[in-house]
Amino acid sequence: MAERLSAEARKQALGGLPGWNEVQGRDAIGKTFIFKDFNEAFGFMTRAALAAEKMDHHPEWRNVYKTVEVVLSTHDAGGVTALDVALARTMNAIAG
Ligand SMILES: C[C@H](O)[C@H](O)[C@H]1CNC2=NC(N)=NC(=O)C2=N1
Repeated sequence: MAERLSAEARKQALGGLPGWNEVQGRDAIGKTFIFKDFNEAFGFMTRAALAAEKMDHHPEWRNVYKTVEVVLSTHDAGGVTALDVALARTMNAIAG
């Protein structure tokens, strides 16, 4: 199983992940993606969902119109692991 990252390692990983921040009050990282319209937002979610399923690592997320709020945490580990960092990087690549 993936291990929780130390606060130090988490900060370092966030340095290479534009737009991603620590979530206040829990061990998780988050990003708010804002697209041109709903079509772009849902297209992103569709591609990200397929990538997440392939990785067997799934996001917590909420969509309102063209905004997608994403929170990543490894539930099995109770915090942020390398799996969250990998999914965050994949989501950034998908969003372009
Ligand atoms: C059995 C299955 O591999 C696990 O439940 C996976 C599925 N997706 C997951 N996604 C996330 N974000 N955290 C997990 O701990 C997790 N566990």
